[in-house]
Amino acid sequence: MSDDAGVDSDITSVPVLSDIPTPTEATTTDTDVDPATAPSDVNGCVVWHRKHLRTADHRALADAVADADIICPLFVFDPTFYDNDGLACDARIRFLHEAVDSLNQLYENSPTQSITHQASASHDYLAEETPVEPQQIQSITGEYQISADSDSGSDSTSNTPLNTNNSESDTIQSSPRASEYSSGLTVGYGDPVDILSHFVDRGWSILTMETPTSRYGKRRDTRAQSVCGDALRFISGDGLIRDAEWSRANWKSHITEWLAAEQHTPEWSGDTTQLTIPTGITPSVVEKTHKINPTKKMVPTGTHRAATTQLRAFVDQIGSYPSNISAPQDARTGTSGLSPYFNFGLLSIRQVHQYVNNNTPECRGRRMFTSRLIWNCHYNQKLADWAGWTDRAVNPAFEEFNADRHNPALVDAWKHGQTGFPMVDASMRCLRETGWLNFRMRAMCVSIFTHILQQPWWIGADWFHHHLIDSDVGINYTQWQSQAGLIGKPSQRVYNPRKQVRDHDSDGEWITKWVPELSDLPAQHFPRPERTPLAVQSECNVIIGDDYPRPVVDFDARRETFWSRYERRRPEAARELARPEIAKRASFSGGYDAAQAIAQRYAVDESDDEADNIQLSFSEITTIDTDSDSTGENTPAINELNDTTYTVPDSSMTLQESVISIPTGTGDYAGEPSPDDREAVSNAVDLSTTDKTGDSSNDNINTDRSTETDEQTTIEGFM
Ligand SMILES: Cc1cc2nc3c(=O)[nH]c(=O)nc-3n(C[C@H](O)[C@H](O)[C@H](O)COP(=O)(O)OP(=O)(O)OC[C@H]3O[C@@H](n4cnc5c(N)ncnc54)[C@H](O)[C@@H]3O)c2cc1C
Repeated sequence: MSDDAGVDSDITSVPVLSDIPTPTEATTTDTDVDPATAPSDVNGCVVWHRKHLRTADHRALADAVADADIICPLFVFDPTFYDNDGLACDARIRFLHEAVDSLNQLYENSPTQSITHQASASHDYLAEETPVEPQQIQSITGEYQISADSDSGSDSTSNTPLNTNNSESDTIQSSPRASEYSSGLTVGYGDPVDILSHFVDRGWSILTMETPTSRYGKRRDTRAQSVCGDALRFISGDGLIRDAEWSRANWKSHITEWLAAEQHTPEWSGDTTQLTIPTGITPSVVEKTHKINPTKKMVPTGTHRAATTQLRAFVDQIGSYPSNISAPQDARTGTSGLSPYFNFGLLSIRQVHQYVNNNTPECRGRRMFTSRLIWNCHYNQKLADWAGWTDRAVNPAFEEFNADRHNPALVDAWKHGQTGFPMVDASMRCLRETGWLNFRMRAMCVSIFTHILQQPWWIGADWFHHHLIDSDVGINYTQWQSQAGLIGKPSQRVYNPRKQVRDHDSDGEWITKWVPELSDLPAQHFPRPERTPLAVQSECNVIIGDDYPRPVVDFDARRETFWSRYERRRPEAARELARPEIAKRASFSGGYDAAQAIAQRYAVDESDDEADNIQLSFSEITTIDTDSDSTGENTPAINELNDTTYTVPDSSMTLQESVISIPTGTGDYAGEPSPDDREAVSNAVDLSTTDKTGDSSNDNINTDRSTETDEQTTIEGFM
């Protein structure tokens, strides 16, 4: 690891958080006072940071500062998120670690009285010869120090919200990574529930921001609540509706008001006291222990300074945002690039919403951008409404869709950018190498995976989740299900990667950046390299089938198969949406009414023998395409000739075997055994051993539903 020079210890040789002082002990500075007889009504509050790694617009922190006598900001490194148990690539872990370092600096600079509880026994611990398991808790004796002058003159504005008048007020200086946190964050390592319960046992209460979560995170939060009881409070401070029978009643006006409302700003005063318990655990130590070694390139830096710099640079070019959104090479610098900062909460959606509204002229770019900030909330609301998005199809009619078609070779071709569709391959390689793609390319890759390769959606969603630096469970999985068509909306689109080349990379700049083996092929052949005349292939020395794969499936035939299979399930899907339980899960912005409208229109009576044969016309499908782009771009793809040659990878597995081996999407089998960047980047699959038997799953239904639209644009369009 390049940036941990000088850090000799790892987690097997430093103390973990233990021997926590009671709030009274922590505030008893007079050495003559016996802590045992000191007043016991000191109100101490731990602010447990998980994802909201900031100090501005942070409701839990603001409440703690307002109500407690002493606060203890805490972050816990949970080993579950590392090694083979974890689902994040090393680059995302590094981003998180940078953010924790940066948060520590914010707290070091907060205008508070700072108390340090010294872990004085750490050196004994270091002297131990036997390696100690990370979970082992060491008992240490503490001594307390108060630095009277620590009301932080150095950067007293560092905890203010983003200044909406565009002055330099909120950034912190980045500095070398700390070897120990001594006056900022308290950092633990281990099961967060254990550590929280130690604090509770010592008389602390705990506040944390509620975060939509699923799988392990959901179980952890439930466990923490049951172990800590009333001492732990999850606070909703992100604008999402919780604990309501129908979260979507008046959701739009609620979220609009919330975004405009005053931020949750901690009202620091000279009286605020902040406790830090140095534990020797820092991101550098964790990285060393878990051998974190990111290989991705072009990854943003996870600091608050970088976040605000990025925001300000984007605001200067917001006018050109609409024209930069679709083409992947333009989007790389033309969209905000803020998604990882939102995901880990270095900036809140509301901070950015207000900053942009206050610092840019009213224009289309501003409207489009701020509506996307609402999409962030919209998709996260879906996960808050139903935690099952990561594991099950939201509409039961599509449960296990494509499971019987699982073909590991096709999955590998997609993951490693070897499908023979240049736009898809460039995107998948870019994802693996940089951890980012623009919306359109993400959606296209989902469509190819689920509609054309016809593979189980959760494998692809987990792959995205692993590689995306910005992977937000609340958006990634809900978007996957939405793009795959598992909600049962009448609007469904299948992206045509050839059209994407013509529309967004006609000169091949993007494709050749990520698929360099096509560099010498004339650009007019990029939509369909396999159709390049043999003479041209020889002349430019790019032989399709040798240097670059032929399409692994027949796109047009697969598209027809998809529509046919999909429409057979649609009436049932519509009927499911009539059930309140399913409508709640789907969490349409229009609430139950929207779900019922679909049900009434598309749920054909089950007793109708013809029901399964009904196919809607193209115009019917697009009539209530609530996700369509404001440009009205709902254009059928250009009518293209059928493929004459195509290949299907040879899977030596029988169907039965491959179904049994489908990764479950959770736990150890989550999509992939949590591949590390190092393997992922170097591990391009070899598809040279393909057979040429054709696609046996072609049902030959003759329909034309090759819709090509952009994403939804207005909040009214949410579904
Ligand atoms: C299959 C799929 C998976 C996705 N997974 C994620 C994810 O894990 N995390 C994530 O932040 N975005 C995700 N998106 C949405 C979108 O692609 C990214 O938000 C965007 O590309 C991030 O770049 P940006 O910050 O420059 O976006 P900008 O265009 O600058 O948008 C600003 C912000 O608005 C929000 N936003 C933009 N588009 C969307 C959208 N379609 N849905 C919800 N919020 C949106 C994001 O918070 C984004 O940072 C996904 C989209 C698809 C199709």
